[in-house]
Amino acid sequence: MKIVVDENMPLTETLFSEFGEIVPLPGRTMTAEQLADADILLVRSVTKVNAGLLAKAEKLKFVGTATIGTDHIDKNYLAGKGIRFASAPGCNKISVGEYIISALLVMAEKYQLSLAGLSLGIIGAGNTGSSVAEKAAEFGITVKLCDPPKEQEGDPRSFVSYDEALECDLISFHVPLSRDGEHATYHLLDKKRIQSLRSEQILLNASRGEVWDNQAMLLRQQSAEPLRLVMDVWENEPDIQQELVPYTDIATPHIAGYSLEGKYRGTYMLYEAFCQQFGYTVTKQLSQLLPVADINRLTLTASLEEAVLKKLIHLVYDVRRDDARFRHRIGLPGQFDEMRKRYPERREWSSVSVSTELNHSVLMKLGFSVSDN
Ligand SMILES: NC(=O)c1ccc[n+]([C@@H]2O[C@H](COP(=O)([O-])OP(=O)(O)OC[C@H]3O[C@@H](n4cnc5c(N)ncnc54)[C@H](O)[C@@H]3O)[C@@H](O)[C@H]2O)c1
Ligand SMILES: O=C(O)[C@H](O)[C@H](O)COP(=O)(O)O
Repeated sequence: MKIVVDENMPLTETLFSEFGEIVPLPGRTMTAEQLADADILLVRSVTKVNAGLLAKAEKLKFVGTATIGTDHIDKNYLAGKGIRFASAPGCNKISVGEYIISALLVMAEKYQLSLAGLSLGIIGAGNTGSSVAEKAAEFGITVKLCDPPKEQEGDPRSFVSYDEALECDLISFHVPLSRDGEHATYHLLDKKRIQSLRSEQILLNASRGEVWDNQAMLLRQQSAEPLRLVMDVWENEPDIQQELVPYTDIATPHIAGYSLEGKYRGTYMLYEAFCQQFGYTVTKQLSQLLPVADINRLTLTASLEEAVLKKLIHLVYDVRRDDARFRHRIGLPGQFDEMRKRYPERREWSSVSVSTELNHSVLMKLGFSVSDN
């Protein structure tokens, strides 16, 4: 079998070589010719999988995307052609949660706020939104969830309207990109809403760039009352509106989900789905594939107030490192994709075992590994 994979996807050789020959290709520039004799196609979010790309792929039987978002895949086309499909729901939700918490801690320091007592509106309470919500609650933040589809489905959690969520001190977007239907999210944050927000509100987007109207956002940022912004995703990646970058507090190149664990889980979930759909036995375990982290053990003696948690969290992952790299390089051609391709190894909080005699339930709820002194 010929297995075409995005060259930036880890573990493909380890997990898929037993099924055939692995052919790594740059995801953004894959062509119909390159897929002509492919049996399996494994992509990331940068490959638009549609009738055009698959025009010559007569043998193709499985497409997998190692991502949560699926807006780059024409699933109806795949179904019509009898090509099986799998994505990786939830694979990087922990990574996105950790990115947002790191960003909130940085913003709190910058604007001299205590997170405890602030309100956080979460727009989209699925995998990533719930991951943020659970972590934020441990900081004493009052979380308000907005998710009309889940509310209509009878999800037992309590929800607020979009307008009420937009009243919160902090507002974080975690919706899929959709252009049609009752709950379409394209420009969900539109010009009118952007103009009506208060300048002290903090907005974060780690979902899809097109969920915010970036042009309208630029106009607001150039006004006398700009908003406080954290942006991981942008309209029209990789050719983003660079003028917006200086008007953000934190800016990164779509890497919120880029923990090593998140990326490994993405490929692993495709391996499991492929085995299940084609009758193979799953013989490899993800836990055995993850390397030990550079810093994997430390001792905590101070009580767990916000400042101490911040030190601990930023020892593992500090979003300012990604922000600095982004600001330094974004003006150079091709750097958006290059920064993603050469992203340094980033580990999740669970990679560190914290030894402490203190009450460690907060640490455990945040996802650290904890051991008694
Ligand atoms: N920046 C990154 O690195 C990164 C990483 C992972 C996911 N993502 C993006 O984030 C999106 C969300 O991921 P997820 O795992 O939480 O997906 P999910 O499907 O688990 O959750 C999305 C939630 O949004 C809700 N929703 C849909 N339309 C809505 C609307 N109009 N208003 C409010 N809620 C609405 C859905 O009901 C669902 O509960 C993905 O689709 C992907 O595009 C980005
Ligand atoms: O949808 C997702 O899972 C994320 O946006 C993902 O992290 C995107 O990364 P990419 O596939 O572009 O490498």
